Amino acid sequence: MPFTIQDLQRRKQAGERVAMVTAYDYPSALLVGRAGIPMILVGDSMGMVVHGHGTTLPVTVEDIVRHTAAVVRAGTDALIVADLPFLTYSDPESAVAAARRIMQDGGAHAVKLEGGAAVAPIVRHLVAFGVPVMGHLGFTPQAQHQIGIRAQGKEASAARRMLDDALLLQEAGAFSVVLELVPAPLAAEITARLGIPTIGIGAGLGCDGQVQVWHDLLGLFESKPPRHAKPYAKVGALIEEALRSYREEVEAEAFPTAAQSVKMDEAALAEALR
Ligand SMILES: Nc1nc(=O)c2c([nH]1)NC[C@@H]1CN(c3ccc(C(=O)N[C@@H](CCC(=O)O)C(=O)O)cc3)CN21
Ligand SMILES: CC(C)C(=O)C(=O)O
Ligand SMILES: [Mg+2]
Repeated sequence: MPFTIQDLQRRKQAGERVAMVTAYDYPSALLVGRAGIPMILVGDSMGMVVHGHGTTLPVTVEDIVRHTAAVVRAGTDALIVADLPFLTYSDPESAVAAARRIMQDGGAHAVKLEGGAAVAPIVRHLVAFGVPVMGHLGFTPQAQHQIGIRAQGKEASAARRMLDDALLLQEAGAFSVVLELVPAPLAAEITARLGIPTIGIGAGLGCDGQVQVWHDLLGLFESKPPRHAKPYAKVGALIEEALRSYREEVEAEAFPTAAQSVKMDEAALAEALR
């Protein structure tokens, strides 16, 4: 059964947590589905972890559409949310155009955008036309050159503003809000005051759900993951070891063996070479 926005809402009411993870392609989405994770984020983090950029800023609607379509083809029951890229939702018409491509061409079920009071009218506009919107407060990576890479809401005024922003997003019709790098007690308080579910990343146990980036969760990089991440496996090391074994077997003429080779009748070859 597909996991819906209504199911997410019911989870909050029941006090049941929700796990969300990013995925950017077909095979990873298949695995997410098999693991029973109910929500996938096709994040603009793809710019960093898939395309090798230093920030999320270069990611385009085209990028999100292509990766979302691959994720959708896995046919999971997950609710698929995709990020609206940097500067694609600065006015209502642009936001509609970007959401249209991501939902119609990509097949996403919902979009996510970063910001508070300034984007509330955009959220309201999208929601009015049937686009489910997830908000994103706290550390908003698209604004990293403005705010730095750091936790947000640590001072009283910033904490107050974040709570107000969360309420504004809810009032504008957002179905959920991501809280990134937010002090745990503040994230818990926002979660308690909102009717809609919060999804935390580096925001403590008090959120209604958690989201993690695929590569961080699986230990796909040898370099250390962000502080908010927990590697549940060392997949990067596993892949490196497999690649090393492959190279060594090729160099030692131990691969391929008969099992990976095509046989031919010796007489046929002899005749061909006569
Ligand atoms: N691999 C990866 N994981 C992510 O969670 C992630 C991305 N990439 N790219 C897009 C955004 C950017 N995010 C980031 C990027 C860096 C830090 C970081 O450097 N954090 C500091 C701690 C900052 C603090 O707590 O004040 C760290 O030391 O890890 C955090 C979130 C979250 N998203
Ligand atoms: C870190 C999550 C919330 C995100 O926005 C992304 O992966 O792009
Ligand atoms: Mg993002």
